[in-house]
Amino acid sequence: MKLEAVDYQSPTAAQDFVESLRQTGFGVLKNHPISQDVVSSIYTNWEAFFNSEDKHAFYYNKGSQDGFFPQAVSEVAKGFKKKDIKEYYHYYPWGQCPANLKEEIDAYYCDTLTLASQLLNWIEAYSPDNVSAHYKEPLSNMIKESEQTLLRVLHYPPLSGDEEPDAIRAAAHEDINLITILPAANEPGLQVKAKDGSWLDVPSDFGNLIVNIGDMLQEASGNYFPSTTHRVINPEGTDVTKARISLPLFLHPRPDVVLSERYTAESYLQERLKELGVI
Ligand SMILES: O=C(O)CCC(=O)C(=O)O
Ligand SMILES: [Fe+2]
Repeated sequence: MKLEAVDYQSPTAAQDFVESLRQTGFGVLKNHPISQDVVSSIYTNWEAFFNSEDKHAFYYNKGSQDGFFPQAVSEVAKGFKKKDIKEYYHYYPWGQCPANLKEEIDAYYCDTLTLASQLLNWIEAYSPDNVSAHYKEPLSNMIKESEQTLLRVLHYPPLSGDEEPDAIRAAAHEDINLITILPAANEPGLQVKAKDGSWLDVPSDFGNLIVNIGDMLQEASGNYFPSTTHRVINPEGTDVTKARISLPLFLHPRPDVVLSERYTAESYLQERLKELGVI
């Protein structure tokens, strides 16, 4: 298994990208339309937010899940006992957001949503007929006017040395949604699990855009596209003093979207959130 960045401008980009998703669950894009300056600025501005006490005024709403999740309520990945060493903010266009950060994050959300829609069209175009026959509606349609698509700003603080043994920044997990779009973070650490069980570093060159399959697309494609396990490992050496910021956009279908004979998007999500212990 190899993860190579696909040039978004190349004439074979769509095909190469979908092939990478099929083989590894991940696709890495370079030369894509998302502005690196905007991503950098979001990292800087949100790091300042996480380092200020203001964040506590934006404590998350239990029902709607928008807002700030402190480390004390952070996720416990499925099958794990220790909480991840992270805090995060769930941004939805309709949800709470600090006024000084709203315009920038909202523009990023909209631009990345547009790109996601195109990438779902690529995935649909290169799904074999017997796979796309399972899609109950076009994939890009599933996220249209969805209020569930979630932009998560993650802050992994510098390690203090007091962490619980075995706790890591993000324990091995699969994403729940259709696809995830993740700009390379400001520090390395993201790894994917290869078919032979080994862990591979995701090429984290600043400027790359990482896309991965989530469980909902695995379900909707009858397992053709694999929702690949990934994790974020702790830094070592002098890097322990560095915080890490990342910005995954989780593309979620509207709740009424039928994923398969077994699940709608809503029933699937409820089941998974209960397992995570966040509802
Ligand atoms: O921080 C990262 O690079 C990945 C985060 C992640 O996998 C997640 O929040 O689901
Ligand atoms: Fe993830």
